[in-house]
Amino acid sequence: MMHLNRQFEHIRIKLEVIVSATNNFADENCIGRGGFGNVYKGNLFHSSGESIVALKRLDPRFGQGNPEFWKEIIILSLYKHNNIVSLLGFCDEGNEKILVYEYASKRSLDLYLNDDNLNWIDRLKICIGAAHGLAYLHNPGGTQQRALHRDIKSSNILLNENWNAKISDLGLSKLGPANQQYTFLVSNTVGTFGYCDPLYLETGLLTKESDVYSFGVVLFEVFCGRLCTSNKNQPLTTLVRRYYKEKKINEIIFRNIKDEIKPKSLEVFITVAYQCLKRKLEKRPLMIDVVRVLESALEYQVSCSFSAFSCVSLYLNIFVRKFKYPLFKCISTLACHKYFSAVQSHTNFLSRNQFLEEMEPLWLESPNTSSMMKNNGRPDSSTLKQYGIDIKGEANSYFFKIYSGELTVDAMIQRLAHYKESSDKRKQSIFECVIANLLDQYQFFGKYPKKELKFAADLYGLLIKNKLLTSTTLGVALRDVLDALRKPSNSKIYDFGIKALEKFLDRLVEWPPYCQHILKIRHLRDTHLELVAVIQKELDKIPSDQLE
Ligand SMILES: Nc1ncnc2c1ncn2[C@@H]1O[C@H](COP(=O)(O)OP(=O)(O)OP(=O)(O)O)[C@@H](O)[C@H]1O
Repeated sequence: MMHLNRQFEHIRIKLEVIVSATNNFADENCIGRGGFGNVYKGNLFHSSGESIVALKRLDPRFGQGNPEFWKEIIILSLYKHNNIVSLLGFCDEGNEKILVYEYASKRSLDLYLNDDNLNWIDRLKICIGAAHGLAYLHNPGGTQQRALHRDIKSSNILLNENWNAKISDLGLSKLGPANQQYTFLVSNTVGTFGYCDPLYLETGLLTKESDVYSFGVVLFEVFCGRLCTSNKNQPLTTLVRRYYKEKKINEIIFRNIKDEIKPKSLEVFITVAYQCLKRKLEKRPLMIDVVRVLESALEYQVSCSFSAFSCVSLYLNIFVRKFKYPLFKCISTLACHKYFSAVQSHTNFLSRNQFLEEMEPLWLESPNTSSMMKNNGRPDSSTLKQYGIDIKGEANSYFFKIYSGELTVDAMIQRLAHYKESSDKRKQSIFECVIANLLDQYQFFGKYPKKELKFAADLYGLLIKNKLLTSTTLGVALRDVLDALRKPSNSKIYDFGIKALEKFLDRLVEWPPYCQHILKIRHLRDTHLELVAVIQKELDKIPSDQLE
């Protein structure tokens, strides 16, 4: 264990920090209990601020110990993906073994299966997210070995604020055997009732198809709105098989989604979910195929009722004619691409290229903006014009993903940091295009919906915080934030300014005159006295001869 301790020293967290984060493991902080022990919510203070985290405290009475603890750390440091929960650190001090994870604010999927507010589209998105995570584990690329998940079940699918699904509990089980086909770490105690591959129970051989089986059970839980274990006399899989064979599957759809599911979406979903439950391993689909089919179920749900024409006109009407802000034009165009590809498989209405050609002017035109020089250094539509349609498409797809909850702002920032430093010219162009697009949008923020504006504020703030802007674009971004803060305190744009500013408070010390300008904004004192105090504190650190 000594060498493991050394290898993971960089993510070790002191017990005293954890005790203070969880209020000494207070009952109010306890949010769940699983096979490892209690799970706590905590507020962890670290060098770059504070984060809300989830902490699992090993309780040896639950049957797990050192090997499982280290296995979880090793696996989670190897497998990193947007749909796999991140391990932030661990504590191994005295008798305490604690794992610290990113906090999934909506907790786990099992809590929402029969939630009336979770509609079919949200349910599909959750399934798609989890399927992506599992597909990655089965085929992580590079030199990494495939990993099996010992225990796919809805309580191991966590949900963040945007309902993005994250698979958890990869290693918290006993070490298991490896077979000839795959080298992996699995449990020899698998078999959570209801989810377990029957073939595993017969043969003792655990394969990635066993994961696929368990995932199929989760898909039916989502579809039927109940846990597979909720009725011991009637296991969900038995029920599903019977109704499927009798062609009566409609009768077991969760009541609140019954009316909204489009027949084609239902058909593809049920087909793939049922294939996952096939007895023969070779008849079960690969996770990558499950992802593809679930995505098409989503596309059918959102697009099937539109013809290509009505789809285009609907989006253009909503986003272009009504709101008139260019990024949304791009996004709407992108959305049209997506919807169009689903529609196209049914009609030969317009070829994809014809469609793109027709949309091209929308990507490029931005009637309200002028040239970069006239625009005080702000990149604008003419800057954007220099990028090819594929660069713009990819740049805009990130906004689309953020707004649709597929990508977190933090993940986007990480990607941008990577693109900025990349020697690949294409990646650099995408980076520049994203920044140009975002800054170009400031003039339209007043028209942004609340959620999208919050994302934009986070992006602004984190780009500044993480030093991802050049001197010109940094100047523009700082000016925008200041300008927003000067707006009336009940305006949306003021909120934008506050949210962005909160992200880069620790850099303010670099710009004393900027702080002074902010402190001159009177209404800031009325609404955010604590921010004013922080900024004043930063200013106080600067020797007076360096101030204006
Ligand atoms: N990172 C997290 N963020 C938010 N909530 C979490 C997190 N991890 C776990 N939880 C909550 O704590 C509960 C217990 O989690 P845990 O993973 O320990 O057990 P489990 O998955 O329910 O059972 P088992 O350990 O037997 O697989 C979860 O169901 C979930 O609601």
